Amino acid sequence: MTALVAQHLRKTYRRRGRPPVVALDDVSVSVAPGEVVGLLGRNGAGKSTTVQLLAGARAPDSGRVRVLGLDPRADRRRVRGVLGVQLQGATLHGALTVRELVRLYRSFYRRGLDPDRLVERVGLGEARDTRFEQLSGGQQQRVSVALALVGEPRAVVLDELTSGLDPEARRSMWALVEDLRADGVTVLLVSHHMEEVERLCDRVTILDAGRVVATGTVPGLVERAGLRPTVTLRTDDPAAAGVLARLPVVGQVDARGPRLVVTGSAGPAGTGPDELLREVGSALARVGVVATETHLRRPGLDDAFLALTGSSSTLEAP
Ligand SMILES: Nc1ncnc2c1ncn2[C@@H]1O[C@H](COP(=O)(O)OP(=O)(O)OP(=O)(O)O)[C@@H](O)[C@H]1O
Repeated sequence: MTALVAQHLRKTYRRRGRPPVVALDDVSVSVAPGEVVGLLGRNGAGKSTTVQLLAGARAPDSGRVRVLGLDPRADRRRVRGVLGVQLQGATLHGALTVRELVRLYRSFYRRGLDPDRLVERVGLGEARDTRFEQLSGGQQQRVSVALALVGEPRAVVLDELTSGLDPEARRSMWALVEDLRADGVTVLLVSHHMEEVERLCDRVTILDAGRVVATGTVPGLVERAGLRPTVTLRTDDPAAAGVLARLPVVGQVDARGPRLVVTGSAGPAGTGPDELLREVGSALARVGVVATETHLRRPGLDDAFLALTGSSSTLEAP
C-alpha cells in the first residue's frame, strides 16, 4: 500500500467577479511507506493546494486522495490520528506558551511523544515558557513542526519546514527528518530549498503551474533533463583539446580563454561526474599535458529544476 496518494487531482478556485484559477490540473503524487518525497515548485505552482487536499482541508474538483488507505475527508478523525501536518505560517493560540501548546496537542491523541522532550528536540527548550505570540518567526515555525509530530504520526507533511530558520536551526530540522526516516515515518516535504530536498528526499516531484513536470530521484531528474557534468581546467598545451575530444566519455570540449570546458558524453546512461574527472586526468597524464585549476561541476537538482520548468524565471523564496 502507498502511504500517501494523490491521483489526477484537479482543483479550481472560484473568485467572485474574477476568472477562476486552475491551481491543480491532473496532479498525481505518491509516497511509499517510509519514503521521503520532496514536492518542489515555484510560488503559485500548486504545492500548498496539494497539501490541503492531502490533509482533507479542501476537496478536489476531481481525483482521489488516500492517506494510509483512508479518505481524508470521509475519515477525517482517523486521518488526524495518523497524519501530522505542519502548515506554512500556521496561526495558533497566541496566549499559550510553547509547552502549553505542545501539551494541549498531545492531549488530542491517545498515544504520542513526550511534550517536554519534543520541545527540547525542536530547539525550543529555552523558549518553553514563552507565549506563542512572543516567539520569533523561526521559533513559531518550530512550534508548528512539534505540533505536527507530537501525536507520533505514521505520515507527515512538512510545508516549508525550514523557511525563515537560521542555518543551525535548519540543520537541526534536517536531523529531525533523518530521525523520522530512521523510524520509518513517511514524509512529504514541500520545499523551495534545493539543498534540503537533495539531501533529504528519496524522490522528488516537480510541480509547475499546476502540473507535474517530472517525478524521480535526483540523478534520474538530472538525466531526464539531459544535464551532463563538466570539468573545467587550465592548460597552455595546444594538444590538450584534441586529446580530450577523442575520449569516449567526452561529448564536447570548448575553449574559453585559457580554460577548457570538457562536457561528459550523452547517451542512455551518460558519463558520471567521477568517471569524467578520472578519465580526463588519466588521458592528460598519459600524454604529459599539465593542467591546473581543475574543477568538476556536477549537475544537481537546481539545474534539473530550471531545465525541466524552463529557466526564464528563477526559483523565488516564499
Ligand atoms: N484560496 C484561494 N483562492 C484563489 N486562488 C488561490 C487560493 N489559494 C491558492 N490560489 C491560487 O492557486 C494557485 C496555486 O497556489 P498554491 O498556494 O497552491 O501554490 P504554492 O505552490 O503553494 O505557492 P507558494 O510557494 O507561494 O506557497 C496560485 O495561482 C494561487 O494564486
